[in-house]
Amino acid sequence: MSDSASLPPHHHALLLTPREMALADQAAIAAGVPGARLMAAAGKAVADAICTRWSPRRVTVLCGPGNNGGDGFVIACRLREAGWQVRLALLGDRAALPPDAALHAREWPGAVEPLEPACVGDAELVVDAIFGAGLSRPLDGAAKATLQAAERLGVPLCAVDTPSGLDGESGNLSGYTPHAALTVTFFRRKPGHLLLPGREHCGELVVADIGIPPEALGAVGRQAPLQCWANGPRVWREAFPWPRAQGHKYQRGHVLVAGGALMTGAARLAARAAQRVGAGLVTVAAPAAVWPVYASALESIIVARVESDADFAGLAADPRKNALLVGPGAGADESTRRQALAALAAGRATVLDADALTVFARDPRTLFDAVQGPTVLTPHDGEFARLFAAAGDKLSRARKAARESGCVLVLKGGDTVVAAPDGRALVNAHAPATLATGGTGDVLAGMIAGLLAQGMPAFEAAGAAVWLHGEAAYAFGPGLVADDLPAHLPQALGTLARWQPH
Ligand SMILES: NC(=O)C1=CN([C@@H]2O[C@H](COP(=O)(O)OP(=O)(O)OC[C@H]3O[C@@H](n4cnc5c(N)ncnc54)[C@H](OP(=O)(O)O)[C@@H]3O)[C@@H](O)[C@H]2O)[C@@H](O)CC1
Ligand SMILES: [K+]
Repeated sequence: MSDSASLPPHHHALLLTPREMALADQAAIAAGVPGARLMAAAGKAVADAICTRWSPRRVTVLCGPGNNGGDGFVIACRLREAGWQVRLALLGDRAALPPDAALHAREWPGAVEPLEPACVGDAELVVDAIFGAGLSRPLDGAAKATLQAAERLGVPLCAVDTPSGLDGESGNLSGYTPHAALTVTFFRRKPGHLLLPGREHCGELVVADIGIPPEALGAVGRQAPLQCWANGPRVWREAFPWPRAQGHKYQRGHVLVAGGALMTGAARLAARAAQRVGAGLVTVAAPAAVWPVYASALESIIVARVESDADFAGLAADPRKNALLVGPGAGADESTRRQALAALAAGRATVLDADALTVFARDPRTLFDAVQGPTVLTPHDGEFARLFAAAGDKLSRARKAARESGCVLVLKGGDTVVAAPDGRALVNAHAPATLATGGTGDVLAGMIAGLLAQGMPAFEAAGAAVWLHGEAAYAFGPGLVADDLPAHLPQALGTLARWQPH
């Protein structure tokens, strides 16, 4: 397992489903790293993470019937050695533990109590090692009652791999799931650590190296395509279109934004965002009646006067305008539909947002059939449901919709998912809650268009825009309104320019 050429792309940022993680474990074991050693390293990593955050105190370690419980036995041993006062409780029969867990259970010198609410007693910290990757049904019975008792105590809870009840693949909760203060997972994160509601139950997330060689991912990749990543610069920074010394404004692309007749603020926000993210030129197509509104507010942006949808189609047909955006403030009417179809017919990079999606609610096939060039759709959940029947968790819904539409899907929310028709996906956790305010979607759409105009491929452009959007919001801090985002993009771009993999 020394062939680094077989490593999947951006492997540090990969998110592994529980099944893929089990394959990685197996590959490591097949390469000569015994499972019991991985478990010893996993338990030690959790104990170390606990010891760096809390001083020795009364702790109850809750162990489940599988290998997550095996980690719990190791944690209990390490904390006891470090001078902690440790109680340990086990769900099920000690004799039924799987081999690696049974081996570590034999090293535990203390009592093994039955797992029930009384065992958390007067603990000052609780370790949840009940279920991890092997969760196969909703939590109930003693496991649920005991975790509820632990949460009622109000003391910090440290989750091993995942808080019990959290589905590592989808981020969904099953039965009952406690809120951890700290979650220590191993080797790589899982989608469920970043997707909501799961992310909110993990608390601080630590990824520990337990000795699985990265090359194990090569073996996993031969059985399952590894193409889901945490969104961040690791994945797309090589494709980021930094301005070049010999460049001029025409090489930095030209975005055309369809301006609405009533909600003029949305297209203005989008246009400013496209400009700030680096597009060389931005034109707003402004309906004649409101042309002065646009023209007086956008000094360095071209404001073209359009009398009709045909005028807009004429602008869209100009090949110098290499990225087109329809939707922000557009209105859910026939005119928006015609403009969206005119943009798609031009065959260039196109972003459709908001009303430009809603207008295809009755016949989404018309939209999908019209797609020619790289196209990005940016629905929130409500707009998504109008276009797609895809069911299931957020990640699989976005992937199915991307495949069905032939577009890059940006399914927005606190855990925005970007999905490409070929199955690649990004899960974004880099977004403060302050972004949930009017107009931020318009800014995002403009940023994607601005990056597309500079030649960035659609999937990478969408991921970069989503990350920079979050970064600009973090840079501004509390009290954010959408107008603040374009103004804070320079700071976000500066952070990206200095960004180093760690
Ligand atoms: N493999 C390795 O080398 C390494 C693995 N590591 C660790 O192993 C963990 C994965 O271990 P795992 O696969 O044994 O699964 P785990 O989460 O312990 O649960 C399985 C057990 O729970 C049971 N069960 C499930 N749901 C239930 C429910 N709702 N209510 C009741 N019972 C339920 C299930 O029963 P079954 O479904 O079989 O009937 C089975 O008995 C992983 O998260 C990491 O912590 C690390 O040590 C690194 C090395
Ligand atoms: K757990």
